[in-house]
Amino acid sequence: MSEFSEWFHNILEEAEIIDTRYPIKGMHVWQPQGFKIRKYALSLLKEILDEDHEEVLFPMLIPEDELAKEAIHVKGFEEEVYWVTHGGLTPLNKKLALRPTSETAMYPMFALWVRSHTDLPMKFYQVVNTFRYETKHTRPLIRVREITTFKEAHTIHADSEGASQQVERAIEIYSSFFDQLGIPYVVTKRPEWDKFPGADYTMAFDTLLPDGKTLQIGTVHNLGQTFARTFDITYETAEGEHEYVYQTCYGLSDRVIASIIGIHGDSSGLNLPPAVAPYQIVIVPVLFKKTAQEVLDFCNQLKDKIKKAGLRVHLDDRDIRAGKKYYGWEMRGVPLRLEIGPRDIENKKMVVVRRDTLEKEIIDYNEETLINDLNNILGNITQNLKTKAWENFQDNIRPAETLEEAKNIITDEQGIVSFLWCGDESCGKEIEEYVNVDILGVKEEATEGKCIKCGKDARNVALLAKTY
Ligand SMILES: Nc1ncnc2c1ncn2[C@@H]1O[C@H](COS(=O)(=O)NC(=O)[C@@H](N)CS)[C@@H](O)[C@H]1O
Ligand SMILES: [Mg+2]
Ligand SMILES: [Zn+2]
Repeated sequence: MSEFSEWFHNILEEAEIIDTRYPIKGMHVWQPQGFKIRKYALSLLKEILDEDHEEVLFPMLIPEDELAKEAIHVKGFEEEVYWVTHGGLTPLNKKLALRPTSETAMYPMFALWVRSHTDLPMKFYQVVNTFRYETKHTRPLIRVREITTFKEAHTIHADSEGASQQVERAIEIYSSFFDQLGIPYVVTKRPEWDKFPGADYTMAFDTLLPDGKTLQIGTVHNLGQTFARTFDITYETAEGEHEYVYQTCYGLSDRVIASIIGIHGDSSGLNLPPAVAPYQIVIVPVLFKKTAQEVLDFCNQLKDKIKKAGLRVHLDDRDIRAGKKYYGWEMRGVPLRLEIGPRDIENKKMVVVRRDTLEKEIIDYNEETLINDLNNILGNITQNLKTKAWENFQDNIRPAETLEEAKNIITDEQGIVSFLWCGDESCGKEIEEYVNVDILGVKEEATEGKCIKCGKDARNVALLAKTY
């Protein structure tokens, strides 16, 4: 959809997800519908993290000298940091940064918290707003200046194996989270020149939006001992020695909500996985003069029964045309609509309309199996949304044997191109130059074949794409 950007902005407004009229560029207001989707998505994520992470909350402001301690890190962020310079009318003697991410807020405290090897590993996360003065084109939920839903995890380990195992664990956590949302992704190791400032290496999750551009929806960084040395985070070993710790951090943001909306959405509007839908079921009674009260009574009982079963259900008994109701709930992406008229009650039938396929189906209304039947359909919708998204994603990963081919794929189809690469930075830069898009990173080792650019033995299978 070349007009994806217009579709995206329209649906954010029409479905009342966020209000972009707030008078600061790149900072927006979560409206009730959007806030609920965000809340349900976060509860899925927290359920996974709370297995073996502790949730914490650090101050938003970071003293200038702490931020500056890690030279590479601060270099990477110096153009993006917002500063607080005054307390009221009084100039502060020390500028305070609004956290762009929280390494330099947390790690001075980690130096105080970590004492012995028995304290390790430590795994923390927080869900906070962070601030980045993005100079590239800002876009709601995709590239914002206040990242309102920044989940950042920070872990501390006694040795490098611990850290590298945690990187793998974080990749599992993100995969499971995105799988529950039906968001497809590819994981690559970012090139040296595009890793997180201060990290040894960065693993990134990229998905694909309908306009053929990839979106980085999560990153996992192995920080090695770099920050430990800078912030003097050491622990006493069993032998009484002092060792620097090894660390990882991994983050995701509002981009997850952008992906749910952009990937599952269609020309009728939002198309929400039941797990994050503010309403999972909407009941629309078919009202005629004579039988209206009987139908309403039946629908109210039905709503109570569904609600008691823990599903988020709404009875739309407004006195407006049914068609207007259907349009509105489809636009808001409600996964399942039940249409109940006097004859359905008589025949013990129920009309169900799935949002994912927009198909109408008449099913038996069976008191005993009703909740089970509804949950089965909702489960089916979840699975169908995920399958369709993955099929479309995989259809848009194309191999290129030559640079020319790579360039043509990007020009004609966009999407993701896979190619053989020697892994040399200079060669990689020339490839980006020629195809005029970014190398996402390395997907896997290559066992044979020649580099697409220089003809040397290929070391890995790499991906490139036009990115947000
Ligand atoms: N301006 C932005 N708007 C929305 N999301 C963003 C923005 N900048 C980064 N993100 C998201 O935030 C994730 C984590 O950001 S990051 O810089 O890669 N990594 C960190 O900040 C590390 N401290 C891990 S928590 C990115 O993968 C990306 O999905
Ligand atoms: Mg950035
Ligand atoms: Zn090469």
